[in-house]
Amino acid sequence: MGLKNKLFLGTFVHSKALDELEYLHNAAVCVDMSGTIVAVEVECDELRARETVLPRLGWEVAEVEVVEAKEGQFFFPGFIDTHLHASQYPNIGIFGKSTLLDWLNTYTFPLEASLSDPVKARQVYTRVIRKTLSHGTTCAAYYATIDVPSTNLLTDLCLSHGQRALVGRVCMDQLSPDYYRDASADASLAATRASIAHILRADPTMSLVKPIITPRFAPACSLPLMRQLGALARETSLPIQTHISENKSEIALVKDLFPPSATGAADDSYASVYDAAGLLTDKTVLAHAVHLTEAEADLVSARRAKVSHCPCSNSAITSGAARVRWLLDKGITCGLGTDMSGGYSPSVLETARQAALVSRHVVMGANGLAPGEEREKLSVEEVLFLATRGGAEVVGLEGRVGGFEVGMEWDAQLVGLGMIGEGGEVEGEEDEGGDVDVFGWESWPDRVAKWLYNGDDRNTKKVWVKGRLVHQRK
Ligand SMILES: Nc1nc2[nH]cnc2c(=O)[nH]1
Ligand SMILES: [Zn+2]
Repeated sequence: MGLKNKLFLGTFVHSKALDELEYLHNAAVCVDMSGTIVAVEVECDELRARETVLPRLGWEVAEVEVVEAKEGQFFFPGFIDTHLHASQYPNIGIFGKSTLLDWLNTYTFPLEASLSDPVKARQVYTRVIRKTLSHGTTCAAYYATIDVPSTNLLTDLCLSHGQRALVGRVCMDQLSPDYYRDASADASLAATRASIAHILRADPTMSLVKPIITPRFAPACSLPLMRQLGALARETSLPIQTHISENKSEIALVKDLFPPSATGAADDSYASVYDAAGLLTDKTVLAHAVHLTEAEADLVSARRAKVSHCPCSNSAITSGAARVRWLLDKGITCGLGTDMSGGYSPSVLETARQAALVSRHVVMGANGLAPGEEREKLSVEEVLFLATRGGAEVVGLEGRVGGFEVGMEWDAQLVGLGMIGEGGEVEGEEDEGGDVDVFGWESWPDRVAKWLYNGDDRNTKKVWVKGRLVHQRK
């Protein structure tokens, strides 16, 4: 909770639509003590804000905290990472030449299992929260592990560090190593209920942290488990997250494991397996969706399920190139996921950059498809929309975060680029602009493009969630 009313001044950049960023210069945004935006004023310097806006709000001028974006800086909505594994953070960058199924067995399950050690879990979860906040991630949809106490700890740490999160205890009762699986569908359900209960005790209004039902992916879940989790989602109205159609061997495995004769589905597609179990809802976040068929995409669209596009991961473990334009054209809401540690980076900015590049590979004929049309390319504006407003819709927070409008909550980052002075030097401290040199003659769209393609956490100067300052670059 922010303790003071706050006045933010300067340039604000946010998405108005999929292909449109809005630039508000010389603007003022007022954020009340609860972290809610109560006024957005354009053509408003500090004097005008003090003389007209603050009195209108009934705010004591002397008690308002003022935060100003300097020349070359701008406020941008916090990033929303719609899919990542908090428990896999120590493994980022470690994947060799593996693909999904051997990657899980070689790198991932041993690490996740080891986090039942509470000391290790605290170390890893503290670090992943700090790291993602430092990259401007104000909201994360986390997978934890199957272990309830350490999943509860992740919730507690999100609350104490002030990161908005959806936290899911991982459900997996089959085809996983003996040392790392739920004992039965019933045991998986009971453990899931326990982790949900913890979150609801810790944050009863779900103002910051929300539970998310998390069947790992179909191959690791029995049909009874998936059905029980579908029923739990109906009972609680909670969101669901899972993986779908990431890798071709995985898809073949799903066809083998779940024939229509067992599921009662109309066909043996991956999406139909989830649908038959009641897991394909308008609150379901489907990670990857690389190889969906036309009929599956239509089903996902009809159920209004969402997609988390994970381009870093899909390239790193050679899963394929997801066709985001095609998904968007079908009316499917998409956001971005780092998918750590399938993905190698904690940064949503990096993920947005990779989303732009992967869309160009789709145009060039990746994924065994004929070269696509130019319009498959995602623009700077579009990938930044996916990173903010799109992500907000994916995790059910549309209208609450992802933009700067009255009534929304102040989840934001202050971005600073390196302004080159007269002598050709970056003004300010050594790493002021990171790798982004701005000469001053660039248009604002060009500055934002430079940030997307060259920026990193050195450009993320301050980060707020719900009005609370949760990261400040030293
Ligand atoms: N990328 C990714 N895909 C999965 N499918 C099942 N589990 C995982 C996981 O941990 N990461
Ligand atoms: Zn994943």
